[in-house]
Parts: sequence; structure tokens; C-alpha cells
Amino acid sequence: MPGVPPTRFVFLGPEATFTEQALRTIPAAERGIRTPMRSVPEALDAVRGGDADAALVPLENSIGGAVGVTLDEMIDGAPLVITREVVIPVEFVLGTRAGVSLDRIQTVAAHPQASTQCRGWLQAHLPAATVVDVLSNSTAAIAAAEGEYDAAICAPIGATRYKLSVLADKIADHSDAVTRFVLVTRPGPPPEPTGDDVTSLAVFISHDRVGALLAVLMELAVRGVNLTRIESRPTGEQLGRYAFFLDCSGHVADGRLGEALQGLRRVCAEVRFLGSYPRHRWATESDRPVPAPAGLSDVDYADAAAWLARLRAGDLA
Ligand SMILES: O=C(O)C(=O)Cc1ccccc1
Repeated sequence: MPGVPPTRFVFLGPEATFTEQALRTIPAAERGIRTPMRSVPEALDAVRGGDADAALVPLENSIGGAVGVTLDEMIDGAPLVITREVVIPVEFVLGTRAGVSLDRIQTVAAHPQASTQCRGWLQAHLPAATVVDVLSNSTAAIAAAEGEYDAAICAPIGATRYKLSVLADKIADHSDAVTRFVLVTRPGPPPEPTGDDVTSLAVFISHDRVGALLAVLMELAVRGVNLTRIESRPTGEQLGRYAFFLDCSGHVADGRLGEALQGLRRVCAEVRFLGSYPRHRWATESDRPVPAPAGLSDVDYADAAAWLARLRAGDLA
């Protein structure tokens, strides 16, 4: 009997990006085929077009915030869903070809998220240099190695892989930055609930309705569904039109989160479900679940429902 074909993973490349590092923490990706792509849109389109089964792309950084291109591409085109998140620490180095000294650097290639996180260092050490946006940390490293730019901000593994000398390490303004990556597939049944899941959504509100965003938040709040991230992105239609990206605690299979989704369907112009998946957990994290605030646990909701049933039955004792 022929074996199951290996899963085809694509990731924001070239080789030795943080995204590749994050992908390699996923056991299934270690067993599968891993192909670097030049950009986030190319990675997601490979999945949409069936050339790959899953794409790992950066979504947000604890210092630089959202990776806009990923959010935009998730709501543009055929539906995709997140099946997993990976969070890893990131640190940056300044890499150059051998023999280039700091005082000779006029151009620095960097992913915009990377230059944002190293803004203070650049200001202090290379105030006159031109920083050029490129598609990833490894694209920056390759461009410096090939002499297109004088230096690159890149991952330590990128400097090693492309044989750059490290003129300065740990150049980020915050030493404890982390980046969150998401594994994206074509739509299918979500991973089983684990009891500690995240559900991601994009909602489009009716802009001419007073309180439209409040109505969205209310659908979550009244059901005790915790909102862990809200981000707005322009829809591209006209100034003032936004899509809101929401992350909520819980799984689409959970009763209250499911009801909140139905509520959003009623009050929003459009809701795009972007997946339910296990929350990333650090190895050092305790297994003990964080207790729900008073009045918002499943037991509280079940109690309230039972009380209502008794009232309806005339049981006021
Ligand atoms: O994966 C990479 O190396 C990227 O270029 C994306 C990125 C940029 C900045 C921090 C983490 C990931």
C-alpha cells in the first residue's frame, strides 16, 4: 500500500529566516517537505493554489506589532484558516561582508519589522544610513552578502548561513521581543479543542451605524468571551473603511464562543472565520488553567441557565 505523501510546508524564506526557525519547532514540518517562498503573499498563494498544504508566516511581533501584509492577505482572496500558532524569541544582528566597518555603512537592508525593532540602535550608530525595506531577514542578509547593500539586519542564523561578519549583535531596542507566526491551510475541520484555544476572526462593520464596533465587542463580552487582540486594517475601498481582526480565547466548538460568532454574523456586514487553534504555550508555563473571572466560568453560565429553567417551571423555592 502506498504511504501517505509528506505534507508540503512553505514558509517566508529564503533559508535561515526566523520563520524557518519557527517552522522547525513543528514536528510535522520536520518530517515534511519545507520550501522557502520569497514573500508572504507567495507563501499563502501556494496554499490557495494547492501547490503546498500549509504556510508558516509571521503575524505579529511583541514590539513592532502586526505584520500588515499577512493580515491583508488573509482577507483578500480565497478563504484560508490558521491551524496552529508558534511564538519564538527574536534577536537581531548587523551583518556585513568581511572588511566593511561601521563608518563605511551607507545602506542597510532590513525587513520593516526588524528595522522598527532596532530603531534606537540605528539612530545611535548609523544615523546617516539609508534603511531599505526588503521582504525578509534572509533577503536582507543575501543582499548584503552580494554587495547590493553595505549591511543587513538579520537573524543570527541568517548571518551564519550567508557568511556575513557580525559587526554588532543584540541590536534590538528590547531584548525580550517575541514574534508570533501562524500556520495557514485551506479550510477544513479545525483542530480538536484543547481547552486553551484561540479563535481568529476578521469582521467588517457597517460604517454608517453608530456603535457598530461596540456591538461587535458586546457580542463577545456578554458571553464572557475574552478578546485578546484587536487590530484594524484599511480595507482598501476608501479612507475610513477598516476590517477589524479579533483574537478571542476559546474554540469554535465551545458553546459560548459559537453563540458569539452567531451574534457577530447578525450584527456585522461580514465575518471571516480565520480559525480555531491551540494557544502557544511556553515550556515553562504551568498547566493549571487560569480561573475565569467571577460570573464568567462555564459553571456560572450553567447555573444561570438552570436557574432560568426553574423560574420557567414555576419553581421559585
Ligand atoms: O522570518 C523572518 O526572518 C522575517 O523576515 C519576518 C520577521 C521579521 C522580523 C521579526 C520576525 C520575523
